Amino acid sequence: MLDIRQLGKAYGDFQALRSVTLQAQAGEVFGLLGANGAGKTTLLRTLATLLSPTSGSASVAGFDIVRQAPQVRARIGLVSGGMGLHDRLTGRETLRYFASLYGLSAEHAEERIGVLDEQLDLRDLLDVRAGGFSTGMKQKIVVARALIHDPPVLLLDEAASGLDVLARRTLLDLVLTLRSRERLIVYSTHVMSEVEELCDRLAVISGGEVLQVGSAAQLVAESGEKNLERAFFKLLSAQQEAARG
Ligand SMILES: Nc1ncnc2c1ncn2[C@@H]1O[C@H](COP(=O)(O)OP(=O)(O)OP(=O)(O)O)[C@@H](O)[C@H]1O
Repeated sequence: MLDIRQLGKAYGDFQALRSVTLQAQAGEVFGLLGANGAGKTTLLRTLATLLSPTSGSASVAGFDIVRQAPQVRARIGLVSGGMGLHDRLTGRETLRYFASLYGLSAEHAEERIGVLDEQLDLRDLLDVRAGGFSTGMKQKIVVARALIHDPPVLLLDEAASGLDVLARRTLLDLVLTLRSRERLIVYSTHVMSEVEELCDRLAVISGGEVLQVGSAAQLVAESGEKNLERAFFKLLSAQQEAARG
């Protein structure tokens, strides 16, 4: 479902991703765990075909991110960074608009809005203009928008940040529901508890490099530390020491 081979991305002289190789399957929540500036957003936006890789290759849902970008875009939902909601559109209008961009019939769009309303509890948002939404309400519509075409792959970039405890719970439960329906969810975060609860496997990323891949339990066991946070710091410290030579 996701096959990344020696993927690199440079911004000018700055190498933001260095030879990233990862594979993930349908029915899996795959975590990208990294501190600020690790390269998580760059990786997700490259997979989403918004950025061009400068080396290596990747395929998403069986399609190459460079040569088959339209096919990739049709099969992913992305939540990353700025929300880009039109203040004057209601939640329902936003969802209908994106459904039409994805080529859904009006009938199919209404059916999907109904499903997403159940999964994300959109009741209070569907008929209200986005200009009046709180951050959490906006994020719910942004997540619903990413799922309107029922994509097999969902790319979530720090999607729970800024959400209150209820909205966060709804989002995490939705991720688990999507996993049970054989979707692949790539979940980037720096929050250890989210990784521990959600992710079947994760990649620890730092300085654009994958330092380790495995389940949270494997990473903790291999590090000899008592929890994921300590295991994470140990990996980062080892990388920094190696860089110092
Ligand atoms: N357009 C750009 N031009 C130059 N450098 C960039 C650009 N975008 C990101 N970078 C740099 O690339 C590195 C990786 O950034 P990226 O946003 O992918 O990291 P991240 O892990 O998502 O971090 P955060 O959690 O802060 O979003 C950082 O050092 C960042 O400053």
